[in-house]
Amino acid sequence: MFTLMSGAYRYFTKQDEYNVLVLGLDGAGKTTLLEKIKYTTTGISGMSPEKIQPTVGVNIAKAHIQRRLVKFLDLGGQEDLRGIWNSYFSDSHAILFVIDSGNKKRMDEALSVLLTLSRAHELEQVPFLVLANKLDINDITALAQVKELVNGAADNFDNRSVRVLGASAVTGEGVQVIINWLFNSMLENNNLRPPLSSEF
Ligand SMILES: Nc1nc2c(ncn2[C@@H]2O[C@H](COP(=O)(O)OP(=O)(O)OP(=O)(O)O)[C@@H](O)[C@H]2O)c(=O)[nH]1
Ligand SMILES: [Mg+2]
Repeated sequence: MFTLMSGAYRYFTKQDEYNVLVLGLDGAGKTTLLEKIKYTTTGISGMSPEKIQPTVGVNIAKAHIQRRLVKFLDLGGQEDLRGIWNSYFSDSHAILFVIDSGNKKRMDEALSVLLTLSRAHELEQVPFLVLANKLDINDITALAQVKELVNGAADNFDNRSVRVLGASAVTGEGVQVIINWLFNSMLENNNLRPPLSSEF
């Protein structure tokens, strides 16, 4: 009886919580994307892209999806800020790695940072979504190039779920698909990386 009551209490007062870390080089479009994720999940317009400044701390967007709380944590991508990323690894359930798909000069740097993440012990078995961003100003071959880059490094990702998708954080094209993929991947990964629990 007590178990039944505490189960019911938990059902009404607690919810599963998942954390998505939004990472990538500076200027990739992480914060612009976060604002679009906020808009897509709540309908409330976020900050307009021209008002967004380079991130120094952390920006958070909270989405309620099917009785779960999904938190998106957007961290600054400048080189000297990347050292703090790992303090968020142990509580994360997915990585959303954003790439400026039109910036060929920084593609190798982006891949190198992505591969460093894939080797982090605390991120083992955490799903990775690699996002070819800024497709509104780049042609579709930019997405194919990011896919080729990630596929070429497939051995580094072991058994974890990895997907490359394209989007525009400015127009919002592709953003719902990103949210769906992340949400489903985190649920499928429940055994390996269980959700946290938070009060309603
Ligand atoms: N055309 C276009 N521009 C974008 C897109 N996403 C971001 N931008 C622009 O790219 C620049 C950098 O965007 P931010 O969102 O600040 O990049 P960030 O990854 O958060 O950068 P840091 O906070 O320094 O790590 C801004 O001028 C944005 O307007 C996109 O999808 N399309
Ligand atoms: Mg930012």
